[in-house]
Amino acid sequence: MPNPQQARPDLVPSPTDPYDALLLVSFGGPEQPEDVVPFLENVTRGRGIPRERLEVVGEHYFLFGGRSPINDQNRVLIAAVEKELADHGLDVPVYWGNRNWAPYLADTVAQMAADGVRRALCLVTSAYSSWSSCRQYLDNLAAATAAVPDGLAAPRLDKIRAYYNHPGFVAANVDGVLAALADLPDDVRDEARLVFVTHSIPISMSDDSGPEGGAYVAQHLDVAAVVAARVAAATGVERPHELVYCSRSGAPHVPWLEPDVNDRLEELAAEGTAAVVLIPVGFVSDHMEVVYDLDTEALATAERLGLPARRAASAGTHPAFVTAVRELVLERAAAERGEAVARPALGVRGPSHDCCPLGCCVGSDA
Ligand SMILES: CC1=C(CCC(=O)O)c2cc3nc(cc4[nH]c(cc5[nH]c(cc1n2)c(C)c5CCC(=O)O)c(CCC(=O)O)c4C)C(CCC(=O)O)=C3C
Ligand SMILES: [Fe+2]
Repeated sequence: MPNPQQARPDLVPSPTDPYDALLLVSFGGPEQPEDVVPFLENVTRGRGIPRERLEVVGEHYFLFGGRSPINDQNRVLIAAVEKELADHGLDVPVYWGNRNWAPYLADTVAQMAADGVRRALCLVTSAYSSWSSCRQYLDNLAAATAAVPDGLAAPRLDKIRAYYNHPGFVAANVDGVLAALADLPDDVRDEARLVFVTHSIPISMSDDSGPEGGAYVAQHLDVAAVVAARVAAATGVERPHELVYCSRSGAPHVPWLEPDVNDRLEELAAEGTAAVVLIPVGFVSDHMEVVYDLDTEALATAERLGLPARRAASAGTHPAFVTAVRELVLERAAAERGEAVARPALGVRGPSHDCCPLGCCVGSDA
């Protein structure tokens, strides 16, 4: 076999080959009050979300000036990842496209095609498996690729594996919990319960998540156990932990994952719990669900109940998470080159697959 590197001595092989770009894929959010209603229409098109729910969620955005934190979170993540790549001599441009708001994926992928990108690796700002958090993004990427204007070659887009159990994502969450614990009053710190929080989804969607089903909840329970164990090791105190949910949507008759964080706080207060740390492990950065559902609503619930509570930081741009992004890029690139690679993963489930098999995360009923 002719080796193209030998034929072209000027071409230095790069550890990011065969990729020539990284694409950050996210949900998108409104940036000003006029954006809120059209954004919500984009999110809920064809999803059967009752009008009353949309009005309630719209108010959450208006409470924050009609601006979601998510886009700015992505801007700082991109800057941090660009610096991380450059600091390691990795020369790949980072693009950004969203499902529900500008910059839209279709526009970004068309730009990538115009720039001559042939193959890009995609980092989705969701670490878990389910239709909403994985398969729907794959569908969005396929649609964006299909919409590339005639005359341009669409780039091939590969998605980085679900990374909830990557050591860097775990380390960032552990640090968040340790800082939140340190911020609790001394007399309740050791008694604090660790309450991990993620986005509720319909139970049917949860049951259908991952290749064998049930992955969404199982992944969260796995990472919660790892984070709790590391926090115990770091503090010398074993604290009970559990998983609860926020941001239930959909029609009232459709069952979604429970308990809701607020309902659970009521129970915990009634049981005489001394304190809680709310850990937004289901969110990669401070999305509206974090700043509204947790910081505004759940912390107010805790306050009303007289239950000392702190919210742990999400991974955001924690250096361990930014490093993890670089490692995930290099891991996948090496795998695509056919090299044997280590796939670091904590917990009991092992590393997630690179390519979702048919039938993975198919259930999308809302
Ligand atoms: C699993 C999951 C994630 C995590 C994975 C990921 O990150 O993608 C996520 C993220 C997000 N969800 C977000 C916002 C919304 N989600 C909605 C509705 C829904 N979410 C669902 C699930 C998820 N959602 C589902 C099953 C629905 C019902 C409609 C449907 O079946 O598709 C609605 C409609 C109104 C409402 O009903 O709440 C809004 C406004 C934002 C932006 C926040 C910001 O602005 O910072 C983000 C990051
Ligand atoms: Fe959502």
